[in-house]
Amino acid sequence: MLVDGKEMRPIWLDGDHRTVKVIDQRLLPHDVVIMDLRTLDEIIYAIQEMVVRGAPLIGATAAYGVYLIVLNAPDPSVPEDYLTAESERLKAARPTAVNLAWAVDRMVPAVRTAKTPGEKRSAALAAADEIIQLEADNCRRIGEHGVALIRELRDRKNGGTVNLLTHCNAGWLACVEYGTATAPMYVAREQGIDIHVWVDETRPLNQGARLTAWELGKAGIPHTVITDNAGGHLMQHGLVDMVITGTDRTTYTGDVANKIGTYLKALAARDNDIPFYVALPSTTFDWTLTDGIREIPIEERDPDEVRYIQGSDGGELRNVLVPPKDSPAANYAFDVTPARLVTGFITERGICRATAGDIRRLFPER
Ligand SMILES: CSC[C@H]1O[C@H](OP(=O)(O)O)[C@H](O)[C@@H]1O
Repeated sequence: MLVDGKEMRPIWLDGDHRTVKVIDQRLLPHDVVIMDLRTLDEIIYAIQEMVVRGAPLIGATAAYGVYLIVLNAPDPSVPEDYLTAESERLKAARPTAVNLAWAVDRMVPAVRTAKTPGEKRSAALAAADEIIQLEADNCRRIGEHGVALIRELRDRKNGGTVNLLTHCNAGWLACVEYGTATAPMYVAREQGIDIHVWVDETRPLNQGARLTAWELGKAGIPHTVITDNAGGHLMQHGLVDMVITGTDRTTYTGDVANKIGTYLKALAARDNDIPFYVALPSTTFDWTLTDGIREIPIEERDPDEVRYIQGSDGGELRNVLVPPKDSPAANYAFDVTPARLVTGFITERGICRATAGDIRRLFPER
């Protein structure tokens, strides 16, 4: 995506074909720092510490992780037990985003079937590049399909500005290009449709205030950062026309795991008859689960992410303690919105209702 006139992606492979370069998203929006990843351990670190985050980007990073497993294998023939052990270690980096396992499970067979060490390296690199391009293409298509919803709202408002609300960051920083929830916003901007975006700050790590606000600002899209608890009030006062979020894992029955707080937004949207859409590539559907609330693993992260907050005083990035130093904290990173609260899904193949039947209409091969 264009940032200050420069094409940027959150991840790319250096020309040396040995170094994976990523934007360290922990430091945005105040610093743009690129981190070099050359080993599987560094890839796992980047995923666990949220240097990179967002389901499609986690998948893309994991794809390059398998490539580095092959590149750095002590035995260039990449023995099966080594490949299995290392790829399982990678899959365990974070539990909720299904793209992680999807990407690893797509990469490993490509390595297995290649014969010589050179062929294994080439097959892994080709498969990783394919995954990255697939995610970029999927997100563009999500935008092209989703913009119709925004255009419809614009027409209903006789050309007035469409007010959207989003939670967390499901932007290009969470993917490769365009993002998922933001893809229809970027395409609307390209098509000259006036939008404004309410951006939930998204505690505790403020992906909205830090990342979505940075993305939209760089794209020249009007937006307002709000507290996580302001959305219901805005909806009650007719200031939200549609909610669009991303997801980390969605069951084929339509239950949506997404950043903590999404469920509460969906409840408020339903109570105010406001459309609540979830944008996702098919790589984020979990085709094996039917009951999201009971079956989707919810990551619990370090309570210090709740107790401390990071910001800039115009100079250095600092972490400051908020509650009393001896107050315990709980840090559930995701929640699950049941399908009954989801108006529909925006996918790379089009828009569908949040039912198994309508999802399968778009993905009959599943
Ligand atoms: C397009 S996936 C974005 C998704 O990922 C975020 O979680 P995290 O920042 O912890 O990786 C959040 O749930 C976003 O909606």
